[in-house]
Amino acid sequence: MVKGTFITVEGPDGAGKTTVLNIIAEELAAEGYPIVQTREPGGSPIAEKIRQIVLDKKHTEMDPRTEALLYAAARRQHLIEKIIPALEKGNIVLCDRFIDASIVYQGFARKIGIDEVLKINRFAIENTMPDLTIYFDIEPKIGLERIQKHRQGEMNRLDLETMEFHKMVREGYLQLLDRFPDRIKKVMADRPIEEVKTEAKKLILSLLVKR
Ligand SMILES: Nc1ncnc2c1ncn2[C@@H]1O[C@H](COP(=O)(O)OP(=O)(O)O)[C@@H](O)[C@H]1O
Ligand SMILES: Cc1cn([C@H]2C[C@H](O)[C@@H](COP(=O)(O)OP(=O)(O)O)O2)c(=O)[nH]c1=O
Repeated sequence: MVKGTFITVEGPDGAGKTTVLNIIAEELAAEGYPIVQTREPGGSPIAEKIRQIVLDKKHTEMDPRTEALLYAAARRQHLIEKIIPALEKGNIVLCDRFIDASIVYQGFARKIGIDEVLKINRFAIENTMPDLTIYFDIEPKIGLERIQKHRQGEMNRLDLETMEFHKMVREGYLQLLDRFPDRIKKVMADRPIEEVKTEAKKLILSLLVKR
């Protein structure tokens, strides 16, 4: 029996997911909650290697289905090595992106088809779904401007996508929100970090008191 709580954050690039998740993880840990923070693609040694392949900007010839399979493979390995063991120990797992990112980026924006991508992901995750998903909503233009303004590292392959692609990503997430209103909760991410954090943390705490 899985005793822990599985929470994911999703949204367009530059929405502030990583920034806010870092603060929430630190605060909750200081308040005594057993927190395991992780991210996709990656989060375990094998999955991090797959991340390097899939996000390498030299890999412009990568086929969309190859890309979808690689994300699903990384997800499977991360789940088995890190997420499930942490949940079995009763931890609260906070994960930056999960299955919804594949449905939206590969299924919708890359146009493979939502149901096709769901199928390979069901194979990958069997039935471990998040208890709560916090969707950080932002116009892609603002998210991308944030990334450009603060950029220190290299561009990755997805940073090279067109604005049209990033608009499809947001549209895909909004459709998922309609489809899974019980699991996915929206936070308006175009606000100061402190406000976004407070609202996201409230959603997490209200789930934790119910369990
Ligand atoms: N609410 C916010 N307002 C302004 N800048 C932000 C906000 N949240 C994050 N940022 C900045 O935007 C950039 C992208 O944030 P990040 O957390 O990496 O986004 P994501 O993980 O969603 O791609 C970072 O440089 C971060 O400091
Ligand atoms: C997990 C996942 C990520 N991605 C993309 C979304 C991001 O652009 C990229 C991850 O890069 P990353 O630098 O981690 O971006 P972010 O901080 O915005 O999460 O991979 C997919 O296309 N499919 C997936 O299943």
